Order: sequence, then C-alpha cells, then structure tokens
Amino acid sequence: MNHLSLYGTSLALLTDLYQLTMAQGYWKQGMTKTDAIFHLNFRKPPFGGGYAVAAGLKTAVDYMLKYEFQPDDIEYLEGLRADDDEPLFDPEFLKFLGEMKFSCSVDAMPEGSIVFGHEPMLRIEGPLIQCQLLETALLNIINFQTLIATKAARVCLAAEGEPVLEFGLRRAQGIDGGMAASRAAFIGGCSATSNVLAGKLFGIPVKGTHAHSWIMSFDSEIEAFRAYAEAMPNNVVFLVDTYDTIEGVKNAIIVGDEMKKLGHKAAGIRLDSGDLAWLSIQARKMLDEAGFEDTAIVASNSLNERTIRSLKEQGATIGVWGVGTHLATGWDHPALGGVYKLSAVRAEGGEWKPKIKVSEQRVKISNPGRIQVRRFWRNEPSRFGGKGEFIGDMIYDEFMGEPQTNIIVDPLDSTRRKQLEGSGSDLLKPIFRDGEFVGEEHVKDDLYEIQEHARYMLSYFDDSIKRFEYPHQYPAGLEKSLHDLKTKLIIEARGFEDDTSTTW
Ligand SMILES: Nc1ncnc2c1ncn2[C@@H]1O[C@H](COP(=O)(O)OP(=O)(O)OP(=O)(O)O)[C@@H](O)[C@H]1O
Ligand SMILES: O=P(O)(O)OC[C@H]1O[C@H](OP(=O)(O)OP(=O)(O)O)[C@H](O)[C@@H]1O
Ligand SMILES: O=C(O)c1cccnc1
Repeated sequence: MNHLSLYGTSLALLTDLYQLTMAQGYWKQGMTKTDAIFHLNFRKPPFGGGYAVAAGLKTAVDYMLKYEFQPDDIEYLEGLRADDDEPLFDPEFLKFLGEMKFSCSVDAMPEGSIVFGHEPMLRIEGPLIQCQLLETALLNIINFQTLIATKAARVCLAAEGEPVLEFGLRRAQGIDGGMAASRAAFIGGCSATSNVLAGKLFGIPVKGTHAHSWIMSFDSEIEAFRAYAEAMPNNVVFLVDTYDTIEGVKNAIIVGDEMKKLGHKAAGIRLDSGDLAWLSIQARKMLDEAGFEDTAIVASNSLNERTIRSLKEQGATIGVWGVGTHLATGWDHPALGGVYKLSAVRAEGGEWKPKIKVSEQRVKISNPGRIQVRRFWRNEPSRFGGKGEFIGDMIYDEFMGEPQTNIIVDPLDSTRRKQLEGSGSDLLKPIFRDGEFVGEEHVKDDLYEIQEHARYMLSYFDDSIKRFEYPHQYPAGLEKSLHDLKTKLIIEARGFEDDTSTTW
C-alpha cells in the first residue's frame, strides 16, 4: 500500500489547469505524436546547505503507474466553462484524454541519492502531451519529499548518530504534507515517527511518549506517572516538565524505583521546555545517582539542526531527539524550488531538436539535450577515515554519446572549470521504458534500504559540503561540449549568429 491509495485510483487531475489547456492546444495542433524530453532539477540546495537528499521517486512512480483519466475526471472536465460560458474543453480532446495510456520513458536518481544544484533528479521522455501533463504532480511530489529528506539528514547529522524521532504530524502542512514528511524524514535518517498511519503504510517504526494533558488529567504529577507506568509498563517515557522539571525528574525516579520492584523499567524521561542543556545535565546526574544510568533523556521543543548542535556543544546529555515542526514543515526553507524544463522536442518522424529557456538570470537558463549525471570518485585513502570520496559530478548530454571531454564547467561561471579524473557512474537509472515499469532494482519499497543508501552515500562526501555555514560548493558542472552547445543556443536565442563550432 502507499499513501496515494488514500485518495482513490488515479490522481490525473492533480495538476494545474494550464497543463490541460496546453494539452488541448498540442492536440489541436496535431502534435499528439510529437515527443519531448523534460528534466526535473533544483538550482540551489535548500537550507543554505551544500546538498540535497533525493526523495519522492516511489510516490512519483505510484502516481505514474496509476496515471489515467477516469470517467468522472472526464465528466468534471466536460463541465468546465470558459469566460464566454462555452465548454473549456473540446469533447474530442476529452475522448483522447480518456483513452490516453501512459507511455513515457523515465530515468531518475534512486531515492536517498545525494544531489546537487542543476542536476536532473528525473528525466522524462515521451509524448509531449503526457510529459507536459505530468509536470505539476512530479514537482509537487519530489520537491517536498526531497526538501524534508534533506532537512532530516541535516538534523540527524547534528544528532551525531543519536536517534531522532519525527514528531511533526500535528504541525505539518495538511494530511499529505504530514504523510509525505514522515516518509521523507525517515529516508533522511530519522529513527521513528509518531505518525501511526505512516507506520502502517510505509513500515516506519512508531514511537512516542505522552502529552502534558496526561499529567494535567490527574491531581498530581506523581499520580499521573504511576498511572502511566501501570497502564503502559513496557513503554514508559515520563514527560517531566509540566510543573517543575527538577521536581518532575524526582517524581520519575520515585515511580521508576516502584517499577523496578515490579520488574519493569522506565525507558526515559522527556524534557520539553526550559534550558535543555542545563536541565539535561542536572537530570542525568540525578538519574545516574539513583541507579538509572540507562534511562534515556529525550528532548523536544522546537528543535532543529542548529539547536541540536548548540545543545551538544553545551554538553547536553540528551540521548534521543524529538523533532517536529521544523522538520516536517522545512520551517526555514519552506519549498524546494525544483523546476521541470523542456530540453528537446522531436516532431513525428523528425530529428530531436535541443531546446533552451533563456533568462536574464544565468541560473535560470535550462540545459538542452538528454541529460545524464556522472559522478566521479577517487578510491585512494582520504583524510575521511581511509575511504574513497566523490570528487565531482559531470552533467552531460547523452545525445552526444559518451562524455566528449573530462572537463566540467560551472553552470554559473564559465571561467570556473575542473578536470575530473578517475572512475564515474551514471546517476539517472531506468525506471520506465515506453510506459512499462522497469525500475524494480532502483525503486525500493523498503525505506530502511533507502535510508541506508542515503546515509552511506552522504558519508562519502567531504564534511565541508555538509557543514551548515557557508558549505563548500561540490563541483557539479556541465561537460564542456554541453556547455558549448548551451552557449551556442543562448547566443542564437538572443538573435545573434552562432559563433562556436559545436554541432549536434
Ligand atoms: N540550552 C539551550 N541552547 C540552545 N537552545 C535551547 C536551549 N534550551 C532550549 N533551547 C531552545 O530554545 C527555544 C526556546 O526555549 P524556551 O525554553 O524559551 O521554550 P518555550 O517554548 O518558551 O518554553 P515553554 O514550552 O515552557 O513555553 C526552543 O527552540 C528550545 O529548543
Ligand atoms: O516542538 P516540535 O519540534 O514541533 O515537537 C513536537 C512538540 O509537540 C508537542 O507539543 P504540544 O504543545 O503540541 O503538545 P504537548 O502538550 O503534548 O506538549 C511536544 O511536546 C513537542 O513540544
Ligand atoms: O510522543 C511524543 O512525545 C510526541 C508526539 C507528537 C508530538 N510531540 C511529542
């Protein structure tokens, strides 16, 4: 099961109206057999960071597998009216839409891949109409999950391997925001979620403590602790800050001792306000002195990667981190600006023509062709514990065959170049061929496997790209021949004669 099943059989109408009006336009122009290639990429990693963790592909695949317009979708579209009160859509076009079968080829980075600006995470090739219609949903799914997986990776990095529990559902952006966030947060490295439906649908471990309302429902805190210990003797984490945290820890110790006598164990206490560094240090001392050395201290309260790092620097003795709002909403960078750009068109029976979107801002100029990303690594022992490391990514055009040179050019500054030596492998993997799913090897159901992939891959990158402040920019650039082609197309699009010798 996946969470799209929450919404019924097909979500073909989960799109912007203009995709449908353009689709009718293409249809009217007789372009139903025109093919296109689009790529999905972001330009800058989120949170001021140096990388992103790709996520959402499985959801996107489920979306494409079910992609069809149902009779009630068509019926709804039939009822839409333009400003002059005439039907917006031609009945013949709607018939075409109703009979349309997904037939695109898709290549994508597996979930958990580490991805950089300008690199396509997904490439789709097939009928222009279908590629166009899929834009909005693909962006919606991949932008958000990639954003949250990246946030989770940052939070987990700050927690230095200690468990991070995702507590965000109550403050997430609606139902799907909450579900998708729980999924993506697990991919990014969280240990568990409080979201029970995410546990059921995605196989994520579920964990939780109890709320202040539990304590407040009894006449005293100690009574509430006793009642909880009695009700859930095998799942006890006492929330100690309802009235006075130090008194709360004392009460937790009293009830913990009572539980011990009955053969049970208090697994932890939770701090949810006040100075979490100071309180955790005091609580640890009190717990240790009372013989509760393995009782964990859980902390929560608007935590994020920076507060966790700061708490660690202050010597906080927190062993488990409950992170909600900042994680599930991507609080300080609420949207990943992923875009989906057309890069080539082929009329029926014709040749592929590269396409480019020109902008005054260099960063917004799209890449032409059928783009692939090759990641190069060096296997020699490095200063990062004797492992190899990744040294640079080459964004190249498969229409030109194998990369023509080993030089990459910074997409934003063509004077910055780097020669990539060593071995490389391509990151975009086959997922669909002519509408048929071929991605079993690369689209995993098991979120543990995806999480492990992300953790493992991230460990191969230099720490400098992972730091929170002014991260080092990992070299990810256009292979020189692609850069030259792009330059030629920009010059032509701006109305000048081509002055380079590159041909396609
Ligand atoms: N020692 C600390 N160093 C850095 N940040 C901390 C520290 N202790 C707590 N924080 C963070 O400071 C923020 C505010 O903490 P504060 O105690 O003011 O919370 P609060 O929400 O006002 O408390 P309450 O929940 O009682 O209303 C939270 O994001 C919390 O995680
Ligand atoms: O701060 P976050 O990172 O979002 O983590 C989740 C928060 O949600 C709960 O508070 P809430 O006040 O909603 O309920 P409570 O009464 O159980 O504390 C919990 O106690 C955390 O403080
Ligand atoms: O289980 C918890 O402690 C929890 C769950 C959701 C939000 N805050 C805390």
